[in-house]
Amino acid sequence: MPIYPYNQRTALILDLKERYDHNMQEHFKNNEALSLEAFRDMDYTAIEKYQLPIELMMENAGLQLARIVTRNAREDSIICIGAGNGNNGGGGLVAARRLSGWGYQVYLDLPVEITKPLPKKQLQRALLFGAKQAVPDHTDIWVDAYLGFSQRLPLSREFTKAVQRANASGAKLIALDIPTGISSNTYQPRFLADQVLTLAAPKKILNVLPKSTEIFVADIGIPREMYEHYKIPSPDFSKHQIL
Ligand SMILES: NC(=O)C1=CN([C@@H]2O[C@H](COP(=O)(O)OP(=O)(O)OC[C@H]3O[C@@H](n4cnc5c(N)ncnc54)[C@H](OP(=O)(O)O)[C@@H]3O)[C@@H](O)[C@H]2O)[C@@H](O)CC1
Ligand SMILES: [K+]
Repeated sequence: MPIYPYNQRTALILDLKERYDHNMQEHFKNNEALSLEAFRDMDYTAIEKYQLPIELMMENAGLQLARIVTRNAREDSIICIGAGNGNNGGGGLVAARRLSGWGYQVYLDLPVEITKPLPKKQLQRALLFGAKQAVPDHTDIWVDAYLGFSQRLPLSREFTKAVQRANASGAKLIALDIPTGISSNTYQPRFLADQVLTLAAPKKILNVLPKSTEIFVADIGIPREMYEHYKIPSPDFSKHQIL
């Protein structure tokens, strides 16, 4: 599928991996990635100034996540989505619903009880769409929507076990926004993502990931004006929503 390169207007079709690696390195080098604080701030501004409720942005995030999963999936792939009790988990649960709705076999790994109202609502919807709450014996694609930008380290025992199980599964590993346990401390247990689908803009913290990790940026509906405010280039999401 032809995709326009991030931060270019012309329709060059390049090798995906080469293109993303190149672009991400450029963004980090040029200091064009966002700190987590700036991203949180962007998030709150989107809610307050533009009246974009979190549920709407979560729906966009979950749809983009489901789309990147399908790029890696066969019709009969077994997909496990790990979700925590925050908005990162909520996005994962939206993806679980969308993938179930498209006919994929979707399982949910929930290391902690989902009690917060929005993730809980997303869980109920995903279950209604046919996602199963269990970890299968074999998994082809494992999604990390355990924890996002509000994670504190070290991880609790439950999340440490979850990421270790995912890492040992042999599945393709895809993280939503930022991988669970991400740190420059290599002794810190963390989700060893093959791909990261980060939301809205590249994040500085992703710079600690190995070069082999593919990083994609997903459109969640944040307007160009906001990028100008944070002095980072606005990704051209007009034709492709995953760059
Ligand atoms: N516009 C946007 O930006 C949008 C952002 N979105 C998404 O929101 C994500 C941020 O969501 P978030 O703020 O709800 O927090 P998140 O990272 O899910 O974690 C919170 C949970 O983690 C827990 N917890 C923390 N540390 C822990 C530890 N060491 N060990 C164990 N538990 C730990 C913590 O527990 P608690 O402190 O409550 O006990 C709480 O339950 C962001 O990454 C993006 O994916 C989209 O959905 C929508 C649009
Ligand atoms: K994550």
